[in-house]
Amino acid sequence: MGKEKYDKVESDIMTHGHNPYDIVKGLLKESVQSLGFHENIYQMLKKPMRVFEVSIPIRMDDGRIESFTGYRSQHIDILGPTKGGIRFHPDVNLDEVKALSIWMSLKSAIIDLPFGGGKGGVIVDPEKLTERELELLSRNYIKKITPIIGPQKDIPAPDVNTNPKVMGWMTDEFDQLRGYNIPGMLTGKPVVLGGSLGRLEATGRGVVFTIREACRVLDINMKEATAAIQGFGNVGSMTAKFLHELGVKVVAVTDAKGGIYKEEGLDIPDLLAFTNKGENYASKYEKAEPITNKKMFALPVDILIPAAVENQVTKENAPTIQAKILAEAANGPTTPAGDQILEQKGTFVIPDILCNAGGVTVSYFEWVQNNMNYYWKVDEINKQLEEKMLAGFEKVIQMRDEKGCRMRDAAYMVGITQLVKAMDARGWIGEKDQ
Ligand SMILES: NC(=O)C1=CN([C@@H]2O[C@H](COP(=O)(O)OP(=O)(O)OC[C@H]3O[C@@H](n4cnc5c(N)ncnc54)[C@H](O)[C@@H]3O)[C@@H](O)[C@H]2O)C=CC1
Ligand SMILES: O=C(O)CCC(=O)C(=O)O
Repeated sequence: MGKEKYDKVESDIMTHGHNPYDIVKGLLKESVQSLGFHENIYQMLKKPMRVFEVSIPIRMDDGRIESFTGYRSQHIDILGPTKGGIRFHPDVNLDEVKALSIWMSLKSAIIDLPFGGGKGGVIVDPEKLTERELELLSRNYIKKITPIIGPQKDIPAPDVNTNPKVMGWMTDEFDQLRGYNIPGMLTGKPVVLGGSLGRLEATGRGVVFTIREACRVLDINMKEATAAIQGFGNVGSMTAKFLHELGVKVVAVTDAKGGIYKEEGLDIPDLLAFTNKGENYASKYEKAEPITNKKMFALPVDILIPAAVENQVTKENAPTIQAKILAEAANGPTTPAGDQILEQKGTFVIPDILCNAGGVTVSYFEWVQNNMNYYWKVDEINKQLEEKMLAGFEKVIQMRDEKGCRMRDAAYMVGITQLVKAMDARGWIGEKDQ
């Protein structure tokens, strides 16, 4: 394909596409150009260095054998071992996993972590599995990807529909295969197995640090601010908790089944106690009115937080968004067309690769503690998380001001610049590429 045609295809994708891999490639290409680097840099970054597809046959409780498909994508390992979560979801696909691994590389580079990007996923609806089937799937997935993972190679962690319990099974499987305990092979583990204090809360805590900084930039008083959150899993619920602690009125939360709304603000500690009792879905909480995801996006709030899955802010609902800040707690929640509309409206977007970087940051601390076999107090972890998140935010704001660009482009440029420095130091590229 000629270069002109190729550019046209990518520009069409940027306007209309919903494929996360196409979207991330388009954004990488634009940022490489804005930095004045040669297209060679884009060629170096656009494809994961390794993708692995596995079949995972499981004996189901009814005696049938069902064969699940799993993936692991490793984007680039020039800054350190690749690192990133494992997702269990029916919509998992190879392009999504590839995109998620590229976002991990950029995220770690912005926060200055010694990691590259990785991501894994299994095509499955975990709600349809029994506990025994879920455990078998978790163990067999890790067994299948064992040849390409390890504490100095690629370090998995939780993502959508995986949690410390799943990480515990996976850790055990890996330890049994190797014949000794290797806690640094995976993060987000139960604390008793070498998990870090503060990891469960880390992504939401980091999201709220970036929201606090955005409020400072926009001169918004958090004690008078309102927020709405899409997704009430690990990230959404912890974001709600920390916003509430800072005095922000969280008026709505939604999940895959629906949502709840209260104009005076939800009682977040009570809602968390309700969901912690084993009620997975915040939408079952009866002390608030029901609300749809669609209506939640259009609420007159100051801060809107997509904390669920990709492609939620689109050209259809972006025009209805009234929030001053869109904090992307989820990975890839905004389509390029949605993004363009937000830009025209002047919405302050905290891009995913900055906003949700708190998770991998505390995963890094977990890995460091595992490697030292010495464990820190939670205050130390939270303090270092705050420092890293603020430094990342500051770098992105500086790039935005220097280039006069959107926060998203600035975040990509900060990440790419760090990766280019490493490629240069390794002799992979020369002066003419930069
Ligand atoms: N867990 C972590 O440490 C990190 C997670 N993330 C990202 O944050 C997002 C959420 O992840 P987790 O909270 O870990 O997952 P989770 O599985 O704990 O929760 C996901 C939540 O999203 C809801 N949801 C799913 N599809 C939805 C839809 N179409 N509409 C409304 N709600 C929907 C679910 O009902 C659930 O409440 C994902 O994009 C993930 O990649 C990013 C950084 C780290
Ligand atoms: O904790 C980690 O290593 C990765 C978290 C993750 O998957 C993400 O940031 O999207």
